[in-house]
Amino acid sequence: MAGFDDLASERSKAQFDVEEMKVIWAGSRHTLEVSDRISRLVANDPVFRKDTRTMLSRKDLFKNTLRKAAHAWKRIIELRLSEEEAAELRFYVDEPAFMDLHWGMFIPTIKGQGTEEQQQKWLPLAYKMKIIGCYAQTELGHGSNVQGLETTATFDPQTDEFIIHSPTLTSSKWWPGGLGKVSTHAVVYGRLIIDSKDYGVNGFIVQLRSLDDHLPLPGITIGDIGMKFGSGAYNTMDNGVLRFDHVRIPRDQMLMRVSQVTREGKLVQSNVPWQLVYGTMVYVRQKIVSDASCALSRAVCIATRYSAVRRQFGLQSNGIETQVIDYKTQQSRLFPLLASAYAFRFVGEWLKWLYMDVNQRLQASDFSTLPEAHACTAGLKSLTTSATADGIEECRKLCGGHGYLCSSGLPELFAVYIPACTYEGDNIVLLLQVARFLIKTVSQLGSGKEPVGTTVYMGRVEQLMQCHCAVQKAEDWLKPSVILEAFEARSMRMSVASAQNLAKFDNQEEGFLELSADLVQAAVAHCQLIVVSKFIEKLQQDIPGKGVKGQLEALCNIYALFILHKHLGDFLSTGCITPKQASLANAQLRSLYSQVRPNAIALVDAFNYTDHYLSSVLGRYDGNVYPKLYEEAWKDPLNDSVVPDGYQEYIQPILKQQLRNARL
Ligand SMILES: CCCCC/C=C\C/C=C/C/C=C\C/C=C\C/C=C\CC/C=C/C(=O)SCCNC(=O)CCNC(=O)[C@H](O)C(C)(C)COP(=O)(O)OP(=O)(O)OC[C@H]1O[C@@H](n2cnc3c(N)ncnc32)[C@H](O)[C@@H]1OP(=O)(O)O
Ligand SMILES: Cc1cc2nc3c(=O)[nH]c(=O)nc-3n(C[C@H](O)[C@H](O)[C@H](O)COP(=O)(O)OP(=O)(O)OC[C@H]3O[C@@H](n4cnc5c(N)ncnc54)[C@H](O)[C@@H]3O)c2cc1C
Repeated sequence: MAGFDDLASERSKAQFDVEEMKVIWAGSRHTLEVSDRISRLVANDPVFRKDTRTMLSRKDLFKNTLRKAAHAWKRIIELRLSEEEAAELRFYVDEPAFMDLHWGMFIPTIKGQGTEEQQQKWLPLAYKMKIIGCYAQTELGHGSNVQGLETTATFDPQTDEFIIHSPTLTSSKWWPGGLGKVSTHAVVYGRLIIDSKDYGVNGFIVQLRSLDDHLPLPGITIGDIGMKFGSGAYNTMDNGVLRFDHVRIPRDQMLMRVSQVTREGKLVQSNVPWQLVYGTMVYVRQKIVSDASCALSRAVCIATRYSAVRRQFGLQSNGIETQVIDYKTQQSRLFPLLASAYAFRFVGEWLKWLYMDVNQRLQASDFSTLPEAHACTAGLKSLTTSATADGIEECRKLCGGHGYLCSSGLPELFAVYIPACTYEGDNIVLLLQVARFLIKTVSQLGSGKEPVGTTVYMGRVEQLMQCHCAVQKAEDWLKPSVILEAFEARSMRMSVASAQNLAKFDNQEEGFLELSADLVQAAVAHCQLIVVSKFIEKLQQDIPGKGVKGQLEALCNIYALFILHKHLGDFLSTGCITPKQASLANAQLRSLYSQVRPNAIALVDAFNYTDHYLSSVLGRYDGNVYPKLYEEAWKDPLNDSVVPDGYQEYIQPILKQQLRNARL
């Protein structure tokens, strides 16, 4: 039967060791074992079913999420799951919920911005979930502009308390996940006011609801901000609104690692940079990059399997039509996304390392790498989430009409994913942060301050401003050194050009605003260089398993040459390559697609996703698409009755009217 046979035959064609590739994708044999075990545990638990999600009303959907979260917590305790196993469980439950903000932002904020004593007081309560917290930063009037927040925290020396207040409508907290209906506590960001002086934004731990009856405490107004894009999707989350009317909290509930307020009302700065108040965002942006590879690989897995099952046109001698995956246009849209999923996986792995390194340095009072960590997390968060959101939509189109059905899994994946382009920093705003970092780096060239980390290449500015790409034949594009040089030269030249244009302005801030569209492109070029170079570095590691390294090399080259093709204007206009070399790159790209084609199904099998996680009829492991699509359609509540509700009120009268008209 079509589907079963197609995918089995595809799997038999694979030219590499899929089990070893699973280890590479997971990161280690241990991680693969944990992820495999937990994904099956979730898939086999009826409480974690997902199939009715898009049909539920908001209230039922939300209650169902609460049920799943409580059940997840129960299983974590019963099975004594480690932190790693619990995080995997959350991942495979696959439903945004208040727990994400509690574990993903509230706890990390206390760890990163609280003093030792504050951590000792609050963390045990949070770890045992005796309190549930969220991250209340964004307001109705300001999200990107954190320094523009209006909530106030005024020190009252009489009572040794802070008075938390929402002075305007626009100061209402707006968006925090988990806030609307669940959280008992929040880290609230507000302006620290002492003796009428404004000391800027800081974090404060505020209790919101009673631990007895869950009612908001006096002076606090809370609710949910309403339905969001799509059915199901992010509507499992209670993004909330919060207002304070002179709510008092003890002084020791200001997070005081960065600066302290004494009993006398004196502000004392510690030796850590004030930017650490933004530390949780660096942590979460790093997580979001890893999540991008998961979301993109999931969509790509669905589209690739379905493309091998789906046949249209091109009747062959054996009477069978062509698999759509064999069309070159399908390959040129699908395989770069497959390559991007792997690329984002590896850059995510590297970013996790970078974050851990920065954290260790911070503990030892070395703050030197914080600006680079901020630029990398901001830039890569922006690059990977934008590409993933676009990629999921492309996968939907790659699945033709059936991709638009909720049972394909793609509409809900798209709807749940796209806010990643906005939360944790709007993607353009974040790229502008990278641009500022690049301009600063360029301006310091030649000053004796050597560029570090991902900007080391800028130290070779003279060479990179003049070099000529050495490619003479298509295969030359397979050399990592050739690709790296082209990407470095493009990024260098775009940053230098931006800096030179900026220098023409008397007022740098005005110039920055005027040139911001170009600056964003320079930032994108730098971030793409990071992704390419981290993929190449990955390939320099010991990679066991028959054929595994060869497949990864092909994917790395596809990613790089696809980006080169997509941004050809940059590469040509900066003179990094010639039009002839561009057309050789394109020829090489086509040949790489042919190389990947027989391995495509095995390359998505290596993600090791269960059918439960994929929740897609089109992406089923067994390829049994058509019977299951047919079966799925009959489950729709609209098919509960043959004649629909409303027939007598609305359809019959029309038909009767038409009959009467016809008789006239
Ligand atoms: C049942 C299961 C139980 C187990 C469960 C286990 C696990 C579950 C969970 C895990 C989940 C983990 C993670 C979650 C994953 C996904 C996320 C899910 C949901 C997302 C929820 C979303 C939350 C949010 O959106 S929170 C709000 C985020 N808001 C923003 O991002 C605002 C964006 N704006 C800014 O960041 C800044 O204001 C700015 C635009 C970067 C800067 O503005 P500007 O005014 O220009 O500058 P200043 O503020 O004056 O700063 C200038 C100065 O500071 C430097 N800078 C800026 N930012 C940072 C930074 N973050 N770090 C370091 N330095 C920074 C900047 O470079 C400049 O420096 P300079 O002066 O030296 O040049
Ligand atoms: C699903 C979801 C969950 C969220 N969860 C939380 C949470 O748990 N806690 C929390 O505190 N917040 C949360 N947020 C809020 C989120 O962090 C902000 O929405 C985000 O930071 C963007 O800010 P904004 O809404 O103010 O966008 P704006 O800054 O108003 O953006 C609007 C437009 O203006 C552009 N723009 C803004 N500034 C500039 C500039 N300087 N230069 C050029 N263009 C600019 C942007 O590119 C964008 O196109 C969440 C948001 C969403 C969607």
